[in-house]
Amino acid sequence: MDLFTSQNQNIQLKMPDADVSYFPFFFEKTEADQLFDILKKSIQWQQDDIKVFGKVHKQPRLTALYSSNKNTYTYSNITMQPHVFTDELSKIKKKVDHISSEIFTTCLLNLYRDGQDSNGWHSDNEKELGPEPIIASVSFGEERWFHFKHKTKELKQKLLLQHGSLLIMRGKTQENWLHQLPKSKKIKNPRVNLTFRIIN
Ligand SMILES: O=C(O)CCC(=O)C(=O)O
Ligand SMILES: [Fe+2]
Repeated sequence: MDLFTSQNQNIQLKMPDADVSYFPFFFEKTEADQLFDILKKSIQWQQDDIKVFGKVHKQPRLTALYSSNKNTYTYSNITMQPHVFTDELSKIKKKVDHISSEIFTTCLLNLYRDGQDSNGWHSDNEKELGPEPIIASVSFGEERWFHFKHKTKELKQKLLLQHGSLLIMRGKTQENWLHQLPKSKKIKNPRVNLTFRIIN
């Protein structure tokens, strides 16, 4: 497979009431390695408190918000103020915009320090994102399982998010499905995830 076809290899997930596509080789290995290193070091990572059933906990991962506008993003009672896109983030955004034919404004980043860090069941359906949110999710570093669960039917799906991959969720995916990134005892290494969103 040459570089072009490999980069654009697109797998459509078999998920009713959803539109999810996966590009396993979106970045080639050397570029993915470089971006992973730079992002771990240069992003202004923060760890927020979240309230679960009235009790305050530290969020089980680090996060950061970057944007081309000044719009904030509120989820789980946290309101994040965006930083200005770095050169690397702008470069990644350009490639994601191109393949998806979208113009993303905002990137919510997650740093999972090891298998003890996670992201619980949710859908990205905040009102800032509009009615059929488009989310483009780029992964670097340790491979982690990503789970989907239908909200009303007995349906599940999972995939391993590889180093340098891209996952795009569109249409009614957030309306009909939840997703999570579970903990894993075996994993000792970090993973960086970038979720591009449109907040106008
Ligand atoms: O880390 C991931 O792959 C998923 C992140 C996610 O679902 C989110 O930030 O909304
Ligand atoms: Fe999400």
